[in-house]
Order: sequence, then C-alpha cells, then structure tokens
Amino acid sequence: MIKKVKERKSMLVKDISEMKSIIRELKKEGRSIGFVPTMGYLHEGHISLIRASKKENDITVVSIFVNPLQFGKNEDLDRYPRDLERDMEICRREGVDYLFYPSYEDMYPEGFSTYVVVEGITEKLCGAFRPGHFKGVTTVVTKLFNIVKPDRAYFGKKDYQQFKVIQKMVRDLNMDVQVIGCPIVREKDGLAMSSRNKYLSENERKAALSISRSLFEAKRLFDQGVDDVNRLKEEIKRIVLAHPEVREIQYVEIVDPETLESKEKAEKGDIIAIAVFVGDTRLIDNIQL
Ligand SMILES: Nc1ncnc2c1ncn2[C@@H]1O[C@H](COP(=O)(O)OP(=O)(O)OP(=O)(O)O)[C@@H](O)[C@H]1O
Ligand SMILES: CC(C)(CO)[C@@H](O)C(=O)[O-]
Ligand code: BAL
Repeated sequence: MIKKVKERKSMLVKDISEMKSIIRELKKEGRSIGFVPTMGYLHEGHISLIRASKKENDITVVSIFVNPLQFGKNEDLDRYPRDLERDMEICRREGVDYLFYPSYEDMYPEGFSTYVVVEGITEKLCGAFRPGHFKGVTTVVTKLFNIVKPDRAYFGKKDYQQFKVIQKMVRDLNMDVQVIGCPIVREKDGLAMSSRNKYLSENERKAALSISRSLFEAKRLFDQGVDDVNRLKEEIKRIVLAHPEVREIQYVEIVDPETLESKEKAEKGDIIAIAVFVGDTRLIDNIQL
C-alpha cells in the first residue's frame, strides 16, 4: 500500500529545495510523476496537458515560471500576462497535486553561468528569429527536469519546434524522462489558444483567425493533390496578408516533422509552421499534412 505524502496546506510550492524534498518522498513511495511546464496564464491548451498527465501518472506537477532567459531584449517579458490566483484556481479545479512557482532569484542566483544548447534544429523557424530563445528554453527545462524528476513531461504541439527540441535534448543527453507531445487546442473558430491572444484587440483577433484558416486551406489543397511548396505558401500568405492588422509574416515553412528541414515538395506528415505579427503580437501556429 502506497503511503500518502504528508498533508500540506496548499499545493503551491515556491521553494526549489522544498519541491525537491517532496519529489524525493514521492519517489520513495513509488509514485509516477507527470510534469507540465508552463509560463502561466493558463488556458484550455494547458489544461489538456494537465488532463493527459493526470490520466497517465500518480502525481501531476505543473510549473509556472516566466523564464527571462528565453525572451529577447525587445520581446514581451514585462507585459507577459500573469495571474497566479486564477491559475491556482484552475489547478485546484483540475486536481493538480503540486504547482511549482519558483522565483527568478532562486532559479538564476547571482553567478549562474551554465547553459544547455541543442544545435541544428534550434537554428530554424522560430530559432532564426529569436536568437538565444531555445538556449533559454532548454536551460530552464533541464533545471525544471532536475528539480521535478518527472517520469513523463507534457508539451503542446502548438510550439512544435520546442517539442522537437526538448525531445532531442532528452535523447542526446540520456535524460530519464518521456517527452509527450499533445495536440493543439483551438478556440471554436480555429484560432490556436495562446496566452498571448490576450494582447489582441477586437480587430486583431479577427485578423489572427486568418492564420489557422490559411493553414486549414493549405491542408485542403494538399489533400486535393497540390504538393508544390511555393504554391501552398503563396496561398497562405494571400489569406493572412489580406488583413491590414497583420504587420508581417515572419516565416511560413513546410518542414520535415523530425529534422524541421524545409521541403520543396510537400509530403504527408510534413508540418506547415507559421509565425505572424498581428499588430505587436507575435503568434505561432502549425498544421500537420
Ligand atoms: N493551444 C495549445 N494547445 C496545446 N498546447 C498548448 C497550447 N498553447 C500552449 N500550449 C502548451 O503549453 C505549454 C506551456 O506554454 P506557454 O505557457 O508558453 O503557453 P502559450 O499559450 O504557448 O503561451 P505563449 O502565448 O507564450 O505562446 C507548452 O508546452 C505549449 O506548447
Ligand atoms: C517550456 C517552457 C515552460 C519553458 O519556459 C515555455 O517555453 C513554454 O511555456 O512553452
Ligand atoms: N510557448 C513558448 C514560450 C515563448 O514564446 O517564449
């Protein structure tokens, strides 16, 4: 019979050493640990990861940490949406066992100077436009894995490149965790859920819808036999750029699902990945052919 972990007043754990000692106790009791790393401001996308973890593990740990290391100088670190009370309520409702909420000072104490870098697949797509971004992601995820020691970790395929980068890091460094990719959760009208959707004005929200619409249309064309990458990309650009609120398509690429190398002829299983500035808000989305 598995013993219960000591009753705690709250599921919120701020201290790294406390989180580690809880994990040590859980491991001693033989419990499996599912982990959902996030930057908070939780939505249905995050909730789908939590539910997947709850199904497959004895204990589910969610982390909320807006990681400065993965934001560029001119990016939205300061205005990134935060609401711990609301996030705690969602975690409580979803039956999350521990919400790990470390401080910046604890994660990056003075003198911190060790980084984890995955080469190659981090240099394409988002990596080409957000220098240092994936170094920040892989470094913080390694730290979080070392603290939480999960059996399984859940990532959304909305951030498809991030999911593949983490998978590669875990494989390359023999980390003892299974990385699980979960499907993209969309609003009823098709917009991929993202904490950054909060930034959008009403008109920008309408314009943002063209991103998923363009991907669905490209998939429809592909299913009808169009495999010319330029033709598919042109169609996507036409649909998205029809909206004056769209400032820029940063990239649209059709890539191999494993290597993320760009393709000339689209094939079943390839990923169409896109990053778009709607006003000042950078949104990403993708679809698998
Ligand atoms: N719509 C979604 N469907 C499935 N997973 C998602 C979705 N949105 C985010 N996730 C996943 O949730 C995890 C935490 O992501 P994060 O907290 O950055 O949320 P986000 O909504 O992607 O925020 P951002 O606006 O920064 O892109 C990541 O693994 C991410 O892929
Ligand atoms: C994985 C992650 C929590 C690392 O900061 C972040 O990149 C995110 O929320 O996708
Ligand atoms: N979900 C990806 C985190 C980021 O944009 O920094």
